[in-house]
Amino acid sequence: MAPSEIVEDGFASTRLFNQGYSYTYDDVIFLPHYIDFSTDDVSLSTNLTRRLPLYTPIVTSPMDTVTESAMAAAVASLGGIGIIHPNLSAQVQAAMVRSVKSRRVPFLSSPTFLSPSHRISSLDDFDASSPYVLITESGSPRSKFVGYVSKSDWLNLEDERKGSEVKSYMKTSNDIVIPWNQSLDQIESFFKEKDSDLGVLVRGNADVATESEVVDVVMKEDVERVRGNPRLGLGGTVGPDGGWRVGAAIGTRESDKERLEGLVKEGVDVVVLDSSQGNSIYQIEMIKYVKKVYPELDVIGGNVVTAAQAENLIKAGVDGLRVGMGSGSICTTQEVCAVGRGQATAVYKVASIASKYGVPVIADGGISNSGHIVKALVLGASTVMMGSFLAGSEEAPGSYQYQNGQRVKKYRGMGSLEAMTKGSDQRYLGDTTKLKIAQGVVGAVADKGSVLKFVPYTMQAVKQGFQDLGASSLKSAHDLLRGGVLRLEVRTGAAQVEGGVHGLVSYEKKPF
Ligand SMILES: NC(=O)C1=CN([C@@H]2O[C@H](COP(=O)(O)OP(=O)(O)OC[C@H]3O[C@@H](n4cnc5c(N)ncnc54)[C@H](O)[C@@H]3O)[C@@H](O)[C@H]2O)C=CC1
Ligand SMILES: O=c1[nH]c(=O)c2[nH+]cn([C@@H]3O[C@H](COP(=O)(O)O)[C@@H](O)[C@H]3O)c2[nH]1
Ligand SMILES: [K+]
Repeated sequence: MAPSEIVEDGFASTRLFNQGYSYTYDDVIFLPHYIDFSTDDVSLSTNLTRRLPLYTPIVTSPMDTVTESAMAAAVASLGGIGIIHPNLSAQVQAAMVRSVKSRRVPFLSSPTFLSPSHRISSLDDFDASSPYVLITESGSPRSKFVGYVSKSDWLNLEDERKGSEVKSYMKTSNDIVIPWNQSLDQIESFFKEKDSDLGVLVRGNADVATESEVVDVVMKEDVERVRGNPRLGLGGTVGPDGGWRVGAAIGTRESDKERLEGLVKEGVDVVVLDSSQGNSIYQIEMIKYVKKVYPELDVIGGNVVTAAQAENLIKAGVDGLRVGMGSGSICTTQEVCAVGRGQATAVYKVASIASKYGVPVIADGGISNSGHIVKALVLGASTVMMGSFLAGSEEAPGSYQYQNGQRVKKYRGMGSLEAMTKGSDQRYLGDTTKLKIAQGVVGAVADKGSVLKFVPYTMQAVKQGFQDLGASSLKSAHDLLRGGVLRLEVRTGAAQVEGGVHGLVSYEKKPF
C-alpha cells in the first residue's frame, strides 16, 4: 500500500474551510510539498485589479497614519502600490497623488514653499523633513523655481535681516535643477559632475513659470540612503507616463464624486471604495457611477468577507475586492458590532468566488509577519494590504516619539474617535445621528526603519515559504490549493505554542 492510502496527510482546503469555523491565519498551517526550483525562481508578480499588474503583492492601507506620498512612492519603487487615505481635503489628497506620480526615486522630503516676497519668521517655517525652504515665483510648488534658503543660511543671517523678504538673501542657481524623471544613477552623476550637495527636481518647462513645477528637493545623502537598501530585483510600479502608479481611497457619499474628479485629473491609477461593509446600496451605486463616468479607471470594492457579498459587488462591476472585517490590529468591529470573519476563512471564501470571475482579491488586515503574507497569498489573495506592519516605518506619516524608552510612531484606526474627529465627521456621524461609536483604537507601533529595507527582506521570506510549498508563482499556489494537492491542518493551541519560540530563558529575535 502507498503511504498516502495508509495515512491521510492533512485536509484539502475545501474540507478544512467547510466545517463552520472562522479561522485566522494563526489557526491554520500548510504541510510542505515538493521543491524542484530555487527561491530565486519564485515569482510573486500579480495583479492588484483586473488591469493593474504589480511585481510585488504589497498594498499599503489607506489610513492617515500609514499612506501619504512618501509611503506610496517608496512602496511603488519596490513593485507594490500605495493607496492615499481620504482623511484630508480633496485638494490635498489629489496633490498627494500628483506628488507620487511625479517621482522616479523614493526620496522623502516635503519642503516648505515660499514666494520671493515672503518672510521667514522662525525655524518653524522649515518642514521637519527638509532643511530647505524652496522659493518659487508663486510660492507654491506649481511654478518656476527661483531659489532656496537653508536652515543654516537663515540662522547665520544678522538678526535685522532675518525678517526681510527672502529674495534679499535667498541663494539662486539654475545649476541645481534636475528633471523629475531622472534615475538614481543619473542623479548621482549629477551630484558628482556639479560637485553639489543639493538638487531640485523639476517637472515641465523649467524656464516658464506657468509650465513648471518643483517636485522635490534632494540631497546627496538621500541618494546614498536609497542606494544603501536591498533591491527586489525588478522595476517599480511605473505607469505609462513614467511616474509611479498610485491609488486613492474615497467614500460613497455625494461629495466623494467631486473628490474623485480631482483625483482622476491628477491621474490616479486606481480607486478604493473604503468601507467596513461594502455590500450596501451606497457602494453598489458608487461602483456603477465610477464605471460609467470613468470606464478607464479600475475600482476596488469592499470590504467583504463572504461569497455572497463578493458576488454582489462583482455584478455591480468591481475590478478588485478588498477582504477583511474586524481582523485589523486596531479594529474593534467584531467586538462592537458582532460582525466579521476570521481572516483566513474570509480570504479563502471570497477568493474562491472571485477567481471564477477573474477578479483579484486583496487580503486586508491582520498581517504581522511574513508567514501571514504566505498564508494570505496561497489561500487565494493576489495581494496583501497592511497597516500596522508599515506604520512604524520612516515613510509613514508623523514623527517618532518615545514611549517607555522605545522609539514609536502613532498608529490609529480610521474608525477611532480621534481619526473620525480629525476629518471624517460627516461620514461617521451619519447625517442623522450625533452619537459617535468608535470601531477602532489609537495606539503606537515600534520603529522599523525604512520600508525600502524591511519589505525586500520580508518578500524574500515569502519566497522561501512558496518554495517549501512547491509553488513557484501565485498561480501555481492557487492551482495546488484548489486541486487539493496542497494540504492544510488546523493548529491546536499547543501546536501554536510549539510553532513559536518556546522554553528559552531569553532570546533575541532578529529576522534579518
Ligand atoms: N476592515 C474593517 O474591518 C474595518 C474598517 N474600517 C475602516 O474605517 C473606515 C470607515 O469605515 P465605515 O465606517 O464602514 O465607512 P462608510 O463610509 O462605509 O460608512 C459610514 C456610515 O455612513 C453610511 N453611508 C455611506 N454612504 C452613504 C450614503 N451615500 N448615504 C447615506 N449614508 C451613507 C454607512 O452606511 C455607514 O453607516 C474605513 O477606512 C474602513 O476601512 C472600519 C471598521 C472596520
Ligand atoms: O475595525 C476597524 N476599525 C478601524 O478604525 C479601522 N481602521 C482601519 N481598519 C482596517 O484595518 C486594516 C489594517 O489592519 P492591520 O493593522 O492589521 O494591517 C485597514 O486596512 C482597514 O481595513 C479598521 N478596522
Ligand atoms: K481586531
